[in-house]
Amino acid sequence: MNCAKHLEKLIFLSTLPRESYQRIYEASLAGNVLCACCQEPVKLYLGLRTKPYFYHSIQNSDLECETYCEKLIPKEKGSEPETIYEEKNGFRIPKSRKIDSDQIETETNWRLPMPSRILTPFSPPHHKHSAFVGGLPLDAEQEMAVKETDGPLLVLAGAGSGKTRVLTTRALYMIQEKNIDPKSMMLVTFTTKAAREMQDRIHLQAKSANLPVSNLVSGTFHSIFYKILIHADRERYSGDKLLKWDWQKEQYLRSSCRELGIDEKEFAFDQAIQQIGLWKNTLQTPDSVKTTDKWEEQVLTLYKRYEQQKQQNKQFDFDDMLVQCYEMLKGNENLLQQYQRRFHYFLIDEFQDINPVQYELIRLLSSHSNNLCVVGDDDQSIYGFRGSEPSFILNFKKDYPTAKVVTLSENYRSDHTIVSTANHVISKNKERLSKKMTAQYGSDLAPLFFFPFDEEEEATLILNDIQEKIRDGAAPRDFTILYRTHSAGRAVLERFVSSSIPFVIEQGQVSFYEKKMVKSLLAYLRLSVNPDDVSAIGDLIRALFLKQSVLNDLKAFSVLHDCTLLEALLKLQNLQHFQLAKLKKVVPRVHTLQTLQPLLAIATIEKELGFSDYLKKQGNEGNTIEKGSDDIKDLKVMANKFTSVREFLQHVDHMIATQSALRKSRETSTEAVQLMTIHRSKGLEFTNVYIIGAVDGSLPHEFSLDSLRKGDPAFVEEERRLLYVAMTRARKGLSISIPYQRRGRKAVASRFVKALM
Ligand SMILES: Nc1ncnc2c1ncn2[C@@H]1O[C@H](COP(=O)(O)OP(=O)(O)OP(=O)(O)O)[C@@H](O)[C@H]1O
Repeated sequence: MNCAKHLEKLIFLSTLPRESYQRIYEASLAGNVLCACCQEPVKLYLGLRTKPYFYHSIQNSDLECETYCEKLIPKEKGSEPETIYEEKNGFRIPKSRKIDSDQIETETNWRLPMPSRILTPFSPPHHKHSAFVGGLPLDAEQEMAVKETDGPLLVLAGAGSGKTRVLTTRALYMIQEKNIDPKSMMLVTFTTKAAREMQDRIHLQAKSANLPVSNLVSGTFHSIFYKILIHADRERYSGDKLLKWDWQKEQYLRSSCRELGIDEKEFAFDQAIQQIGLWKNTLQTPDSVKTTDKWEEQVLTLYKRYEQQKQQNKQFDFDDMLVQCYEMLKGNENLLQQYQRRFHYFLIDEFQDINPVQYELIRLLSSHSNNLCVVGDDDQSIYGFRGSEPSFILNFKKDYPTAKVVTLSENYRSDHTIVSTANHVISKNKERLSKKMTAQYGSDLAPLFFFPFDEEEEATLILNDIQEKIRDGAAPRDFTILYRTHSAGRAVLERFVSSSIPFVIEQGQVSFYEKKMVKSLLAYLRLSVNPDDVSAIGDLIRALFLKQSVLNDLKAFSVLHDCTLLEALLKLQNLQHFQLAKLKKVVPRVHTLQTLQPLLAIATIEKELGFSDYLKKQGNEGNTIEKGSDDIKDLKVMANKFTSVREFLQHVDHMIATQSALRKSRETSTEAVQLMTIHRSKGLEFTNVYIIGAVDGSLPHEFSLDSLRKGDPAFVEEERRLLYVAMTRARKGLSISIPYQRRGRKAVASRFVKALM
């Protein structure tokens, strides 16, 4: 049915503004949308299979009601609008068109999903596979990569080409066929997860071949090189001296800021920590860094002080595990030789993501034996922002002229339609080693583009699509949703929290509502509802540029003057003139916020109460992937769904509680839908993948477009690789979402996929 009743009014899908679909959908879930004919509750179908329509959720009287609705519909879209004629010189000519909002074709009209356009025909491959050590079959190229054990070797492994299988089989082959002592082999991976997976697979394969592998050294760069440091100086590198958390680093930087007269309140510490890490991983000492702007100059001063403080307190951080190990080996010939005698064979996974300190460490250790096998895919290099350099893989042949190169181009993971679409996307990158993946099987199921109105509707469409597929027999574990940044996954997460579908989300990140800027803004709203909210007043103090120490004064004044914590702000003494003036403006206004619609209340906080200024003063926002100002835009998208501040805050609190419970539960169910960032999905594979937010500004991320405008295409190329990584995670189903709006503004389809539609 195309019409229904909501709040006593008839609504027609042909005239319903596109932005209202989500609202009507939610109202229909709550039972507040009725059939125009029988007055029973109806629901709005919002999914990917067909156009939206109303349907009866209980009884099955759709046909009769549908006929009734048909008669009510004023005019369907697509039919000719009414034309008004006038007489001129004896002729009857059209005068004007009657402008009915339902007859204006806007881009916001419902658009059915469409399959990817560029597809090459599929021709089934004819490979001979031979079973190898550990029993897993290998194709000819994989076999070559396994058997080339001596000398430098670059294995260029396209996505899904069996890189892990090659690495594990190669290790076992070396032990069994070449009698190489497992103790002399070092197998390095990038993440703990990959290390664990590698170890599990090796043990599994080794078990069936009855091979001893317990002495094989395998792990992440950090775990392996930290062990070397501990071995050299157990006391100096004991665990209690490790600066584990960013807040510990921030404390050091803050104290230096105070000493150096840098305004703490306006300094972006998280970015400074990231910048220092980047310098360290690219082996730039405080004396060798060349700064490019004032902000970097400040960070460099802090970097110097940070290193001094750490040294004075005999501490070290994660980056030191590699930097100091490198310095130690480089400065101690005996020790270096000792390790060179121990390790003869090096296998490095994900070589495209190696950074300078890691590269130099491996180069140093392997220079003696020259048996360095690196495996990677330049098209999957996605950690440039953390200092990794795809140039190491691109230039491997230059650094190791005798190196052999084996290219694994058979993709065993994905359907042909996914492979050919991904090939097309990545082929537009300029900085890459030319290669093309070939799929092993084909189907008619092309990758799908779909067009939600905004982030909220995007989440609804995905959830409903998954629900339908589960009803058709799929399991929750068959689905994964990938997003560019954590905040881009907010709406999807919220939709899953309110659904009964089991899901897991990568652990460890700060919840959206606990992000600094979001928390500060919410503090205004919280205080408008409860002017004695202690935690909110703490957050507000920061946003008003007052010292945290005034919190105690406020508590005392509120008792003394028998007033709320919020009102106590007006009793503060020894304030500057401008501070007092500001408080006089802010305090009474905060009281009134709860009477406004949440979206309007947020706009008032931003503009009238000076929050936008506070945001701007938070330092150099330009470097960040997740900016505070973007978080506020996301908050507004969500706030738009609510009509009262109280209701909005209740939702926020519910989300905070659920997400904190999720984090604590640490459950990693294998029977659940997975939600994760694209970065986190690297190396994994899933049956069906949804990629959300494929619009310019999100994927490619805005910061990369900024760099492009300044003439540097490198980051946009990295963003394209990110999309490529995301696409190639899918085995069978790939759905890419192109919302019409993002963060409340019109968006355009990602430049990476435009040609495919
Ligand atoms: N020769 C082969 N025959 C059949 N299946 C294979 C073969 N080699 C690999 N596979 C399968 O292909 C899939 C992809 O393999 P794997 O995960 O090792 O790829 P990868 O190269 O590490 O991928 P990516 O780099 O995209 O993460 C796995 O399911 C694996 O079991």
